[in-house]
Amino acid sequence: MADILEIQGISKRYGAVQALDQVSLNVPQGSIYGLLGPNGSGKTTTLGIVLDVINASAGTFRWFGQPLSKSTKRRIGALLETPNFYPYLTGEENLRLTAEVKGVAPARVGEALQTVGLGNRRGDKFKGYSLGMKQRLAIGAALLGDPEVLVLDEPTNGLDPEGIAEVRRLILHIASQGKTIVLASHLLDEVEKVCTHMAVLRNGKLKAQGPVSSILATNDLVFLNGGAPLETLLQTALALPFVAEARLTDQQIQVTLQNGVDSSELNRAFFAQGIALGQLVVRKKSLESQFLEIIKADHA
Ligand SMILES: Nc1ncnc2c1ncn2[C@@H]1O[C@H](COP(=O)(O)OP(=O)(O)OP(=O)(O)O)[C@@H](O)[C@H]1O
Repeated sequence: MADILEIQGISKRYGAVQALDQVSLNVPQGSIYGLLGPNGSGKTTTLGIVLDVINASAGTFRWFGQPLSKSTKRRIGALLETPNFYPYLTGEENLRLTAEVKGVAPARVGEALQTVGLGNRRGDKFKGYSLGMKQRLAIGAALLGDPEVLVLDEPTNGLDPEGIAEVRRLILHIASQGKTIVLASHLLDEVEKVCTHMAVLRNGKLKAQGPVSSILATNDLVFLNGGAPLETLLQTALALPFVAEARLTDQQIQVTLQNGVDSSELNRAFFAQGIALGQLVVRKKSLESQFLEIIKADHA
């Protein structure tokens, strides 16, 4: 997969605040790329810089392998702030006005409304829309120019659970049409559910980036004892090919399995070597604990 956006060493300082500190990341074409971080970590600043509404203090970025220009801008649709729609106009009338301002052919309005699932509500006044529908219309406005990339800042912020579900479904739908999506979110759960790739920002520093499946590993922790002396259990575990890590902790052996390996395999492997384990307890690593580990790390 080619990279649709490459960011190299971007920094941004606001007076005494270092909002971004040498952030480098690559967004693969066709990905749903989540910029994850707590409030104030630099997500909006990153999006603002690559959309040319904020000037970086240092660093460079390239869209589609080129510097940002009028023609590359046309290939990008963005929703950084909620647009001001007219409450007494219909969804369609609002998008027609937006299309006029953007210089987009009015024919695109119908297509955008269909994509965001508002085709059959196009004639209803904006003020009667649910929160999710309002946000979908805003995404429709960003799609008017039929961009290859859609950039969204906290797309589910302030929505009710139904609206959140609608917008997440829409993001997946848009991505399934071949568009790349870059979104900022402070919700780990959202990034895990929606994104294929992610970057973790904290205090303006990049803590991790890559495919979601490699960053939020699903490997479990397993605690063993009984059946043989602890040292024998430890050596047996360390010799198994699917064990990522094993160590002695608190009168038991703590084992980390490689991704996708089930703890029953561990039991079977010990049994095959004549050890009937006295106890095998599996503890799932929560997403939150993994996230805390990532943001506590000193380097990416
Ligand atoms: N115009 C500005 N002037 C001064 N400081 C700013 C400005 N914009 C952002 N900052 C500071 O830069 C840091 C990063 O802010 P940014 O908005 O990029 O973070 P964020 O991760 O998007 O958070 P949020 O979700 O709260 O917007 C914060 O400490 C913020 O207070």
